[in-house]
Amino acid sequence: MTPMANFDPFSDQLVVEDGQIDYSFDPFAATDIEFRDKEKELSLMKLHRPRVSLKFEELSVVAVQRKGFLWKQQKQQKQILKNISGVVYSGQLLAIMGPSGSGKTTLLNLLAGRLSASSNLSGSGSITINGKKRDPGSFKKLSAYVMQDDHMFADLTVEEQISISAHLRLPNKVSKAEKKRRVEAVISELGLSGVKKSFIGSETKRGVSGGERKRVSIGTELVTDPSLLFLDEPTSGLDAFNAQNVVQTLVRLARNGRAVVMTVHQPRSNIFSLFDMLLLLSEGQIIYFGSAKDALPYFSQLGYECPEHFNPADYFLDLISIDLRSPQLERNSRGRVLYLHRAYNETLFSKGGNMITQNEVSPKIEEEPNQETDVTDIHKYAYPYWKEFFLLCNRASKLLVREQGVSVIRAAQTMIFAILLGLIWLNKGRNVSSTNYIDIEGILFFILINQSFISIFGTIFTFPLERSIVLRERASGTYRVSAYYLSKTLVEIPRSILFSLFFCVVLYWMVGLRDSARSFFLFLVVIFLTSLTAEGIALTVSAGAPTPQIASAIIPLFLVVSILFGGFFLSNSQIPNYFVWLKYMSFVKYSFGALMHIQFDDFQFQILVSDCVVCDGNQVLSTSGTTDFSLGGNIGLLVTIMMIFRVSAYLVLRIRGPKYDKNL
Ligand SMILES: Nc1ncnc2c1ncn2[C@@H]1O[C@H](COP(=O)(O)OP(=O)(O)OP(=O)(O)O)[C@@H](O)[C@H]1O
Repeated sequence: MTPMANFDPFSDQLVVEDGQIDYSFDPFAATDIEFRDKEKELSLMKLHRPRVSLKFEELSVVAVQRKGFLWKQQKQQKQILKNISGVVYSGQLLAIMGPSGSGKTTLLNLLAGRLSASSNLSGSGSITINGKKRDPGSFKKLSAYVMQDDHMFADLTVEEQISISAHLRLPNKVSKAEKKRRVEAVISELGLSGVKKSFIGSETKRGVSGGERKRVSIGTELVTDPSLLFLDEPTSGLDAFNAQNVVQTLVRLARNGRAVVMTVHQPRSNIFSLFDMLLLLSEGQIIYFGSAKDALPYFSQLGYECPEHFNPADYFLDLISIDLRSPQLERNSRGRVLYLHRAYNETLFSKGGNMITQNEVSPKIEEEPNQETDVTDIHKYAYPYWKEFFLLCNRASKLLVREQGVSVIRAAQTMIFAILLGLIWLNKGRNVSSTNYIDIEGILFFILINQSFISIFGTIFTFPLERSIVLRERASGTYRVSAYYLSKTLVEIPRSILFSLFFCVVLYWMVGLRDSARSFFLFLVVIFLTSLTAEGIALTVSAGAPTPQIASAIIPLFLVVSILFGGFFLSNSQIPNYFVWLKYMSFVKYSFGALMHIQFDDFQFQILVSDCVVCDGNQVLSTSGTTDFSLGGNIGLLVTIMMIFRVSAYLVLRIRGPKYDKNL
């Protein structure tokens, strides 16, 4: 029988008849009860989720920093976290709070098994799940991490974003219908039903609101029905209404039998009141860990009484922040923090070192008591490669079709250049003579430079955002990088062919290059391969560079060297011996060589200066120094360089992927 329920306007909570507070009620979501009924009806979310206790003891993190220059370099250790202990159970929301730089994110990363293996940080201590040392593989499947930045594709709808995550991450044995039902349940559980068909959007494209966006981010992770949910500053950047809405959602997720751990900087009082457990950090040291509602009495016992009507979160932050405004204030605040830290340790000591038990702070949980499930035997999901590949192709093609802005701009840019260059060199190719054949060389070379620039800059400004989404998805084990990369490459090829076709059809015939179908199609192939190679260079550099700015500083190095040694500006005899190797690395050299062969191989034209001698295009080839390789040789080497860069981009993406310290 459903208990009678009344809404208490003062506490913003639903009080059920027996006097217990129903934490799962969300006063902001009018249809909350409807959602929960629907969830019950679907009975999806609680099917196989193990209940967990995440216990952490004596966690410390040290950063090794190098100071000084070269031989004067010294290693210094910086303690980022020191002896942090605590526990969180299914059903609870633990908030890690502290001033900026206190170590919240580092602690969250450590708990979530995401302390970067390649960083200068090293962690120690013990983390157990249901009393057992965690296994990195099963822990990854048991937990989910929602990063602070919501990097998602702006052109996907809310439903598509959550659905693709479900299809990629749920085991193959889960039926399509079941996955669909789970997506629906997640959308309902997060209160996103009203916006499920809306685009996610971005800073430049209007989409869902900030709070909804954050919930989509949570939903993307929630589809695997994790027992543990970690969130880094889920309320940052949100207005008060959306921030509260998100935290209420987290409380509801916890009440459905999950353990939720979040970092938060300075929550409003109504958000603070939603936390079950609180861990206060200052300068990497623990100041308080326990029930959030007991924090005020605890500090008042120590002589720090929070003034009436004052936000407890603000008060705690004031207490534990180091005030750097003057040496005196700094000394005072450091003294206070030290006192509070020691007082906490003594309290713990007086309790016999025992950490809070589940019963001391247990909120109402909607499931049976925690069964200490053995979670180390959860298997990794088996995703068939082809399935991942087709799902990613599907997403990539949807995005390609919807990214109309980028495609339209690139198409317009291609056409404008083709017409502009066509008008400048109108019919030049139709009157080749001994006095102007050199112009044709210049035209061919310029066409290659133009194509290379368009392709490189088209990639360098769009790929970094995509890369950050891919890194996030890979960190959650969503798919293999090879499946992603192959799908992206295959889906983008038709568009590249189309752009090359537009360009060549207009320019080739306006300029009047060699009048044969074979020459035209070979010309098209070379232009297309040049674009693919230039894109490959941009992808490799963007995949490896930490920022788009660094990528755009490195790219010209490749491009300028390739152009310089491309065979037009420097003849073979002008290249110093010690730089000869550079000409073989220049993709432009092979593209240019191929275009010259297409245009001049066995081509006959008149030499005007001598008396009507018929001249052979092969002579032009030998004087221009483009006879190092035949047409086939140039195309073959261009394909080889293109493949080298395309494969390098994949390898760099793979190597630069997230790797975490698996010791704890
Ligand atoms: N890899 C690192 N090397 C050196 N110092 C680091 C490293 N990572 C973090 N730190 C330092 O450790 C301290 C804690 O960082 P952390 O990001 O965990 O703090 P935070 O409480 O999350 O801060 P914020 O609220 O500003 O995000 C900071 O002083 C930071 O500069």
